[in-house]
Amino acid sequence: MKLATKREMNQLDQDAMSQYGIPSLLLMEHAAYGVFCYLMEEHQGKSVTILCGSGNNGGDGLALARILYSFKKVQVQVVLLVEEEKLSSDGKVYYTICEKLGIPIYRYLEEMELVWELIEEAQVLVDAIFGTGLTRPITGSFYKVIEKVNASSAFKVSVDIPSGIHPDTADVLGIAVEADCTLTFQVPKVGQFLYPGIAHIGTLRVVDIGIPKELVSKMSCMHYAIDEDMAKGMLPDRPIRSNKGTYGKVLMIGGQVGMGGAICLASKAVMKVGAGLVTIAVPNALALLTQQKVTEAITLSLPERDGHLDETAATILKEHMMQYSTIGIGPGIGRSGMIQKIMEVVLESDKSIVVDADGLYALKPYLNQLKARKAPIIITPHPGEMSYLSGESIADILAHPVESARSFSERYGIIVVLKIERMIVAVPDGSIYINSRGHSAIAKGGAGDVLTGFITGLLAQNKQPVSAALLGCYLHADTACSLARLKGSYSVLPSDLIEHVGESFKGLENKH
Ligand SMILES: NC(=O)C1=CN([C@@H]2O[C@H](COP(=O)(O)OP(=O)(O)OC[C@H]3O[C@@H](n4cnc5c(N)ncnc54)[C@H](O)[C@@H]3O)[C@@H](O)[C@H]2O)[C@@H](O)CC1
Ligand SMILES: [K+]
Repeated sequence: MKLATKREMNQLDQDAMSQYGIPSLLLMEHAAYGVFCYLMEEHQGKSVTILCGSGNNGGDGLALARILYSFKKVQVQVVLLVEEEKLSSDGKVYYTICEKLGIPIYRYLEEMELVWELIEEAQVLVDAIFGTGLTRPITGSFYKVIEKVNASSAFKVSVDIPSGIHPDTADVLGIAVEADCTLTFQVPKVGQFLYPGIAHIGTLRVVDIGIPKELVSKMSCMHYAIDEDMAKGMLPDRPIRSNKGTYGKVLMIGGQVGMGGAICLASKAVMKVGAGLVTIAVPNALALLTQQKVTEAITLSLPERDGHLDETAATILKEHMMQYSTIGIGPGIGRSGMIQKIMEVVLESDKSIVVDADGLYALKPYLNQLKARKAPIIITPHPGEMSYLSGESIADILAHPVESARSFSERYGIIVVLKIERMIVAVPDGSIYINSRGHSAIAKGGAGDVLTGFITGLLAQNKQPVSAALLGCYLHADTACSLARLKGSYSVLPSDLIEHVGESFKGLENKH
């Protein structure tokens, strides 16, 4: 699903007006009608208090007041937070109509005490204070109003975006409405899919305001939500006339003594998403464990020193490498200096590669060579690993995860899967994909290894590495959400994701 920035959304509105002659007033009317339909569906019989700011978001609120009053005789009142002269030109049109209809309009600047009471006692509060036009931190009277709104027990509906949330970055500018439901217009905004914005949105609904479909599909954008529709389109083919060789030969390299679980989890996950053949390359001491834990895989037992893969393992791997289509490297591999030699051999190959965990530490010295490599590389760092790779602080990465992943991906020409609450996939052409789901149930050691396995297994079957990364993220989060619904938020294990990913796959197959 496409996600719009403020600039892209403004352009879309402009194109609808200039290319199709659709007046802005008509778009506003449709926007208000969409909110009206929602209120009739979910909150019929309740009185509605609409808080209006000066821009077109406030105009939407005034248009809504007219519809509620004229069509359903709903008890509706408007709270105007600015002087009427400051309203946008479309807002003024609806203001005049509301006034002539006799809809109660309270002016915050003149009747502050009364407005506090209205907010406190409201059944449904509609937040039409600021939309995508918010340009600076909220202060003064607007701040006080939003504080009161958040303290009210009313059901809160935000028009387009909760007032105070930046539509592009999801930052809270000073303060933001904590909505129970947000009705966004035509295309969801990037800031509705990132933290801290997400925490203010409540349920998100998209309202069609009549911008022609052709314009929406032509709209150029750089941000997308990873959702069910997208995942459906990325399922690898599984023709009847096929064999295990059809679905890729994967080499998984990892493990050190005391950390054998990670590579087993990752390798099992590779098979569970449909890869044809898996070989697990581990230090000798782990060979028996991997054979017992991942029955379907082949084990390649390699020389070790002090519990880690020895650098002589690199020569053996080099001899074996030709047989495989895809390599996953990193889970549990450790940070011994010897791993760098193995990484060098892996990078010299012409295979598609997924690098995770400690593998990322071994990758760092080779970053500048990655752009020259023909076969794709996907890395799956968490913020700590990203910080080691990029030199940015973890706090900066968490504050600007999209920019952090995007700049790293562009700089080194690799696909970055940044593991935060809602995973972000950055592609070297600058595109950003944000997972539309995520669950704290799998905030546990091992969940990252499973993701690496999912992505590597899909990469072995998919021609498109971006699709493998996106589908891997979707399956991981979708399975986690389904399991959390069944088992609650505490007891889901990363290995449960492997066990149950088939259900998520099946859900996609059925709708294919
Ligand atoms: N044709 C269009 O462009 C459409 C726009 N629509 C609505 O219009 C909204 C965007 O409208 P606008 O661009 O007018 O922007 P807003 O309605 O979000 O508000 C902008 C106004 O708020 C002021 N402002 C910004 N930050 C402030 C702050 N921190 N403190 C005090 N004042 C501040 C600005 O100076 C400006 O007057 C959308 O979110 C949507 O709700 C819809 O009606 C659909 C059609
Ligand atoms: K709003």
